Amino acid sequence: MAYGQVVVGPPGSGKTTYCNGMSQFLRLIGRKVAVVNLDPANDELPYECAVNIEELIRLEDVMAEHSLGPNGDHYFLFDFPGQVELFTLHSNAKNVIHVMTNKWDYRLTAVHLVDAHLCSDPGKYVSALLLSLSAMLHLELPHINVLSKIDLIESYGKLAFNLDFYTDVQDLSYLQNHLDQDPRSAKYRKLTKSLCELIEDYSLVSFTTLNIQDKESVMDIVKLIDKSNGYVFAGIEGNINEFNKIAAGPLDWDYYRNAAVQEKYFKEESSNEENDVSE
Ligand SMILES: Nc1nc2c(ncn2[C@@H]2O[C@H](COP(=O)(O)OP(=O)(O)OP(=O)(O)O)[C@@H](O)[C@H]2O)c(=O)[nH]1
Repeated sequence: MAYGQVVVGPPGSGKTTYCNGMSQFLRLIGRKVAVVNLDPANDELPYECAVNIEELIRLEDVMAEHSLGPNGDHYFLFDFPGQVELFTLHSNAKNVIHVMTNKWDYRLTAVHLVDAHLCSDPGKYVSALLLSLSAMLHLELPHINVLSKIDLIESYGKLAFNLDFYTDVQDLSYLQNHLDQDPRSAKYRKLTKSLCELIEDYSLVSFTTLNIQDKESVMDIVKLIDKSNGYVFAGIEGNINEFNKIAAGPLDWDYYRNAAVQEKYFKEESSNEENDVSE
């Protein structure tokens, strides 16, 4: 049995940087990591690949050559290309994942990265929600949606709501009200309303946040992923103290984690009091 992550997300959302940062972090805590580059366009890789699709003729040949077969004990990070249809529509990638999970007994979590700056535009945020929902429904894996580059969240403008509004996806009617004030989106009002209702009806999408350069932020994601794919229950090759600290370690309540992230990366300490949806 092997564990790992399927790292997906639109172009530029930070997948390769994530795989590089995550592999370094996991090696530091004693895991034997193999990164699999599935993006043929990744010509300059910051990480050392165990398997690179550029050199790949048949996946099985490479797996055999590098002793990365189903019985290997590596922790896998699959760096996907950014074409969203691969993880929201097409069956090819899903079939490969299906073989890994059902035939090879891999325990994988999909980590879907979305650039955090999309939150600064309500229309783009709705698109990010839809994309996340489609990926969840399509891949059928334990799934974690991540607002990546959280350190840059306000780089394209101030956010209308506090961070927990965007991470928890609790009540999108506030977003619709906000969209209604924008004349550009007025003609899509009904469509946007229906899309928001659809997302709320599924009640599946929420986000966690990540700054890949911040090791506490990476550690929080590792804890979530370890719980989602069952690594937390597995025999572990690293040292037991690290295991207790990382895999089995408690997570702060979302409320406190969001508040800490907001305090760190939002320009003002308590932004947008007039729009605070918790009031
Ligand atoms: N500030 C900041 N920048 C980041 C972070 N993660 C990624 N980046 C930057 O975002 C840009 C895109 O990152 P990539 O890792 O190339 O994104 P990708 O999803 O692999 O891109 P494609 O291969 O085109 O699909 C790079 O310039 C990274 O340095 C982060 O957490 N914070």
